[in-house]
Amino acid sequence: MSEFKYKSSQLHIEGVAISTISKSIPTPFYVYSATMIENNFLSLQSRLSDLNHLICFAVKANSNQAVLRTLAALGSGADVVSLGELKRALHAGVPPHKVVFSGVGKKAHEIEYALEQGILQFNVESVAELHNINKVAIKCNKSANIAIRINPDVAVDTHAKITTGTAENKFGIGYEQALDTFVLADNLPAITVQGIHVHIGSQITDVTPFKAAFKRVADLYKQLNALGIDIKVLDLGGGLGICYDPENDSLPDMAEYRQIIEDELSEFNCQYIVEPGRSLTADTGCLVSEVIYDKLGTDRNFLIVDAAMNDFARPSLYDAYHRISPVLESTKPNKKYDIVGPVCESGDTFAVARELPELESGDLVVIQDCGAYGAVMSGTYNTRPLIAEVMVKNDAFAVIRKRQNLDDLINLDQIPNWLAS
Ligand SMILES: Cc1ncc(COP(=O)(O)O)c(C=O)c1O
Ligand SMILES: N[C@@H](CCCC[NH3+])C(=O)O
Repeated sequence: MSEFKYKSSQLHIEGVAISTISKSIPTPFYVYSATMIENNFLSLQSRLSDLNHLICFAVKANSNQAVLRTLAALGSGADVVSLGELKRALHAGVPPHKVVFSGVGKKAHEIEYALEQGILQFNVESVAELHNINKVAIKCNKSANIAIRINPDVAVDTHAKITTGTAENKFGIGYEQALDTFVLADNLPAITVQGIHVHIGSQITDVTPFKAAFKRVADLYKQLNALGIDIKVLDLGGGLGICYDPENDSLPDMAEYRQIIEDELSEFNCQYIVEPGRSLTADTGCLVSEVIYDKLGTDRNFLIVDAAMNDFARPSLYDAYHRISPVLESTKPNKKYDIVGPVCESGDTFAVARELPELESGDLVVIQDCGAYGAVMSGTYNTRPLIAEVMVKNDAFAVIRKRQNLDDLINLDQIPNWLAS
């Protein structure tokens, strides 16, 4: 968190005061620290340094071109789940041979485009998808490199909506069916089997479930090896969490994570892929918002801010905790506030009964740790345009996505000429 600090009573990101940015960019907006993104990447890279590894950033966490370019420049690959994400990654400079394509519903045109670009591998999630990739590859006169994503049926201690590795989740192929699926894949004419993929969930802070999952990968590797199916790549997914709430959360033990990989998988001479999203960008960004009104009641005090659930969905979707801080350091007495947005839903709430120094109309606050699953999950509910994104590096800042023009948003609709005039 070292890049977010109060200096002269003003909250800074790197060398730039947030209030300086807000003078030229209307709130709400996201702001990211390029240096923190770089540091997060380099720290993971050094943790894995003596393993033959490739970090494929999970583009779903933050797909801004400037963020992707920052990571690509350090050598990052990309884990994508749609044609759009694939195009974004390539456009930002990620080479195709560092791209893995995950996701349960890849369509033929997406597969075709990825094949033509020459991506590193498709992470296959079902038998039906396997046949479809084979069909498209035959049509394109190519061979598709694939890994099969297994569902190891391992539970993790995270929000139910972001656990992915248990039998009830839609992801991957059940462990019991995995061997047969690999054999099937190996016999398809336009498929080259190269890897095993596993991803058990997101915001994982206790790394022990990785051990059970990787054990299953190791067992499968051995069975495949005995059948002469050559596995060169072990894609271990993402999922490492961050500390959103210093009073209640801990950071994952990265030494232990690394040791689990070593203990369970190092006997195989494979390339390891990891697909971190949140752990590379979440703590590098915040959402800056202005207090529109305070509304002091007998039961509750509300702070109505100009960001809302359409801009940042995590609190309303997952009841996620995010720290909220005033931009101007304050010595005023604390008050308990419900911090809410202007959208017409009671779920449009960023925090309940949060203690903050007294704030009033015009004051700025930041919602912290919004650099992953923030802007990417925003929408235009209540006809609110998508907000700007800003990047800071040292003493410089730049808009890296312009706020959506409200008129453009309205003009997307068309009124058919057969409607009553
Ligand atoms: C296949 C896959 N890889 C990587 C990720 C990134 O996860 P995280 O942001 O938790 O690192 C996800 C999201 O859960 C995923 O589904
Ligand atoms: N959107 C989720 C993470 C999803 C991970 C992708 N499988 C979050 O904000 O926590």
